[in-house]
Amino acid sequence: MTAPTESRSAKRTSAASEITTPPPGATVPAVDPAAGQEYELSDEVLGNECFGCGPHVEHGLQMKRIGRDGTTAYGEIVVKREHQGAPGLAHGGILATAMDEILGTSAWLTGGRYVTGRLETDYLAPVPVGSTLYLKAWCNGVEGRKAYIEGEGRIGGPDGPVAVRAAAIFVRVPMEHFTKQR
Ligand SMILES: CCCCCCCCCCCCCCCC(=O)SCCNC(=O)CCNC(=O)[C@H](O)C(C)(C)COP(=O)(O)OP(=O)(O)OC[C@H]1O[C@@H](n2cnc3c(N)ncnc32)[C@H](O)[C@@H]1OP(=O)(O)O
Repeated sequence: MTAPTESRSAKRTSAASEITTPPPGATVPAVDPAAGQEYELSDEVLGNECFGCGPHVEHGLQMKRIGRDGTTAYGEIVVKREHQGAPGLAHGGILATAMDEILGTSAWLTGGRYVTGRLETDYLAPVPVGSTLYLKAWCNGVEGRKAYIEGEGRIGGPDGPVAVRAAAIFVRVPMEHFTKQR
């Protein structure tokens, strides 16, 4: 019998695939000044019905945006019973949603309105119901309409073990994107 070896995904230090890694020409932007101001008013910018961050959406994630440093965004969610997959543990789709929300925040801080084009997620440790997931996302580059964003969620504290990692391409869209389907 061969000794168990560390899984390939556990050895990876980034969730980014070839697709979500920025091309060589991509530039890392400074925070857009208007977006920086809007960040403080995010409930008003977004309305408050978002499953990810609406503060009054009963079974939503109610992600709190707790700060930013340039286009790096920080947030937190508390995993509730309604977010379970296996008994007592967060559902993977819920964790992906939390990552989508914090990565999207970083994309928006670069300026403009963005939607998720592709989201890749690595799950490294189970996240118990009742725990706080400490979220962080940063921009690796923007090329044309595409923002390449990466992030992680930690448990036990902002410097605790990484439980989930994600990488994404967000695509910049005009305002009509959000109104034309209604
Ligand atoms: C202001 C500050 C306030 C701060 C405080 C508020 C914070 C606020 C935070 C909000 C946080 C929200 C976080 C949740 C965000 C959602 O959940 S958004 C909802 C889920 N996503 C969607 O519904 C998107 C649905 N898809 C679409 O609408 C369209 O496919 C898209 C993505 C707009 C692209 O269509 P399109 O406009 O026709 O553009 P297209 O030419 O196809 O693609 C443009 C480029 O993107 C690339 N691309 C498109 N899709 C993909 C893909 N899947 N994979 C790879 N590349 C792709 C294309 O290859 C193309 O690349 P280039 O040719 O330019 O090199």
